[in-house]
Amino acid sequence: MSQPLRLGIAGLGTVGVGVVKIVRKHAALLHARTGRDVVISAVSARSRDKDRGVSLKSYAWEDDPVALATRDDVDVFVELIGGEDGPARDAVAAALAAGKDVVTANKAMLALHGQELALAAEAADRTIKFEAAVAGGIPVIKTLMEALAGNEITRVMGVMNGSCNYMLTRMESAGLTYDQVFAEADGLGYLEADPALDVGGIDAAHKLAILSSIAFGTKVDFAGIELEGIERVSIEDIHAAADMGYKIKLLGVAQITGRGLEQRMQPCLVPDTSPLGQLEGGTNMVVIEGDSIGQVVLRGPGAGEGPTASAVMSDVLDLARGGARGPVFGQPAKDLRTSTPATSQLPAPYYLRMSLDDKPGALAKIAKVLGEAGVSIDRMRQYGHRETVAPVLIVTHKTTPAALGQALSAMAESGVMATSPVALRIEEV
Ligand SMILES: NC(=O)C1=CN([C@@H]2O[C@H](COP(=O)(O)OP(=O)(O)OC[C@H]3O[C@@H](n4cnc5c(N)ncnc54)[C@H](OP(=O)(O)O)[C@@H]3O)[C@@H](O)[C@H]2O)C=CC1
Ligand SMILES: N[C@@H](CCO)C(=O)O
Repeated sequence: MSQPLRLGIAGLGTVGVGVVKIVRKHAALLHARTGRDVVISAVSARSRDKDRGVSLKSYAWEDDPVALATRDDVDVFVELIGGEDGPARDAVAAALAAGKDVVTANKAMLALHGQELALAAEAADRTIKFEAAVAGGIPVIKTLMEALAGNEITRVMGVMNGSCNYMLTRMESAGLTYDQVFAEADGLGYLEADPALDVGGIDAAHKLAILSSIAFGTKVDFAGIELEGIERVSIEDIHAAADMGYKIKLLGVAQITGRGLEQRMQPCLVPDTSPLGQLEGGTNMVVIEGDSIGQVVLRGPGAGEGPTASAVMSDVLDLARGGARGPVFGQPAKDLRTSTPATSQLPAPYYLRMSLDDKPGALAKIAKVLGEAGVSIDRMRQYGHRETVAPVLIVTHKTTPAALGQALSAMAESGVMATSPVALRIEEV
C-alpha cells in the first residue's frame, strides 16, 4: 500500500482553514483520486488558542513555521501565511533545503522572490506549486503550463483583483463615489489589511508578473510592470465610459513586443459587450491568447476560503500522484530570460474626458491640438453645459502614448481647459 502524503500547513487563516476542511471532508475522495491517503502531520499559526472553527487536535503544533517546514513527518510544506518576506519566505527556503516540496498561495513572495526560490527548488530537485497564487480558484497556472504548453503565447490579460472589480462595478450600479465604495468595501472586509495592495494595483500586478514568466519564459519581473491603481477612477468617468459603450476595469496585460516585454496593470476601458466588460463584482477573469488555440477565457472566483483552498488542493493532489515535479515556472529557472521591460508604446485608442471653458472656438482649439499631435478623433460627444463649462468626451483612433502625451501637454497650454483632462487607454479585447 502506498505511503500517505504528509502535509505541514503553516498559516491557518482564510485559506489554511479551507485546506484543513477539504483534507478532512474529502479524505476518501482524495485517496480514490491519488491512490494514497493525504494527511496533515502538523500545523502552525501565530495564536495556538484561536478558535478556527475546525478541530486541529489531531495535528502536531509548531509555533515556528521554519520548524514545521523541516519536520521529518512532513513531505509537502503548505505555506499559507502570506507576505513577500519574513516567516513565509524563510520557511519556504527552509523546506526546500530540507528536501520538501512546497505548495503556496503567496503571490507577493513569488512576484518578488520567485526566481531565487525556483533556482533553490530546482537545485534541490524539488518544486514549488502555486495554482492558488493567481486568480484564486481559477485554474490558470495549469492551463498555461500544461493545457496550452504547445502554444506560443501572444498575450495574457485579465481582471485579477476581485476587490477592485467589486468596487468599480459597485460604483456604476449604485452611482457611488470612489470614496463611498472604498469605505463600503473596507467595512465588508473585502480589502487587504493594507488596502493599497488592492486599490493600488499591487496585488493584481504580483499575479500578472507570475503569469508573464510562465507565458513568455522570462524571469519574474514585478519591477518591470507599468502600474497604476484605481484611485483616480471617478464616478464621472464610469458614467461617461458607459455612455460611450465601455466599462472601466483594472486590467493587467502582458505581451512581447518588438521593444521587449510589455506588462501593464492599469485602469482601462473595455467594450461593455466583451467578456471582460461583462465581468461583475468580485469575480476574476483571465484571457490567454496563443498562436494555435486563439483565445481562451477563464472566469471564476479569485478569492475566498473554498475557491482558494480548492486551488491549493489541486497542487497537493498533483504531488500526491507523483511525477509532478517539473520546473517551477514551466522552464528550468536557470534558462528563463531576463526580459527587457517595454513601456506601452504600441498604439491604442484612448478615451479623453475634458471640461472646456464655454466660449467660442474652445472645441476647435482642442481639435486643432489633437490634429497637430497626429491624434485622430474617432467619436466625440458634448453634453449640456454646466454653468460656464462644457463637458466633452472624445474617443481617439489608435495613437501612441507619446502622441497623446504631446496633445495633453498642448491642451494644458491651450487656455480653454476648465480642469485637467482624464485620459484612459482603451484595450482591444
Ligand atoms: N484570502 C484569499 O482569498 C486569498 C489568499 N491568497 C494568499 O493566501 C495566503 C494566505 O492568505 P489568508 O488565508 O487570506 O491570510 P490570513 O491573514 O487569513 O491568514 C494568515 C495566517 O498566517 C498566520 N501567520 C501569520 N504570521 C505567522 C507567523 N509568523 N508564523 C505562523 N503563522 C503566521 C496567521 O496566524 P493567526 O491566525 O494566529 O493570526 C494566520 O493564520 C496569502 O499569501 C494570500 O495572499 C491567495 C488567494 C486568495
Ligand atoms: N485581495 C485579493 C485577494 C485574492 O488575491 C482580491 O481581491 O482579489
